[in-house]
Amino acid sequence: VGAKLEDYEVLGVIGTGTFGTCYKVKKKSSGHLYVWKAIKYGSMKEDKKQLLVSEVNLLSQLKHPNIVRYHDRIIHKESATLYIVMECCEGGDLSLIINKCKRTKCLVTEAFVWHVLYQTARALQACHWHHSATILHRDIKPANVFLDSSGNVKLGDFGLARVLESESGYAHTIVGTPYYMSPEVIKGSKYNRMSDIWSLGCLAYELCTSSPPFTGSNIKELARKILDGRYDRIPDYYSDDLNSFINLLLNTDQEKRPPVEDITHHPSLVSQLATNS
Ligand SMILES: CN(C)CCCNS(=O)(=O)c1cccc(Nc2nc(OCC3CCCCC3)c3[nH]cnc3n2)c1
Repeated sequence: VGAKLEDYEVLGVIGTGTFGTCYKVKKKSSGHLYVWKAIKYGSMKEDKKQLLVSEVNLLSQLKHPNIVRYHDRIIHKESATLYIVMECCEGGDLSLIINKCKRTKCLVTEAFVWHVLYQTARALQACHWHHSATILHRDIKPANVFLDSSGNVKLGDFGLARVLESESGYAHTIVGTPYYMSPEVIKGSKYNRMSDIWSLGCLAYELCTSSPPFTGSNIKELARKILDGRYDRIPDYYSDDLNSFINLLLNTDQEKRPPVEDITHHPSLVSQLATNS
């Protein structure tokens, strides 16, 4: 029997994204914490609704320790709202950590950067080699990478953003500044799995410096810097090992970037895991 809204107690609002509002909720029967994202589908055209259904189905198939787990969906016909219930990542998202470091001028530890690199790469590996379709994340950024209560990385918000972005009618005006846009996408190539690798490099760089590798006061300046591909070294506190690893991911030539399985087997990552465990 389908889940109902009254099966959950709403604890509060976490934030609002391109899709709508994200609430922290508690399942009354188990006391477990979840979040739900309320998506108004009333004004959606039929094709968009189909796309949303297929995205949610894809989401429900993604079961991996480093991917935010889909839990349930509730269709509330009266308000034409779809509630997607997912695991709540109580550690929040990486943008909270980056903003705190920016404010307090502190640096995250090198071990934490390797930890995020490894677990996010594992999540990407699961998507890139998903049995039914290659799922490209297309939106790896600090606000989409969460931590659970034990500090495990959880990659979130698959496809949804893409489906709903087009819905919000701003399909062409970019909602946020695309700091992580890859050179090949700027040059008009199709977004591909190596673009996810580029974004992973941007994420690691931003963790170390609290700023993306490429910034600009407008999209043209940002695009020029991304194509040029030059950026300052991460702070000296971080090893040459980590610095050269990030340089690998931020290679403007997508052929020269390591595929995701090379990342999870990269010697410096594996050795770091040994020291961290
Ligand atoms: C340790 N502290 C310093 C940090 C406490 C931090 N706790 S917190 O304040 O409730 C908190 C903060 C941010 C995230 C989460 N957990 C979370 N957020 C999601 O989406 C956030 C949403 C994404 C779109 C835009 C608006 C926000 C999820 N999606 C699936 N699972 C999710 N889990 C919890």
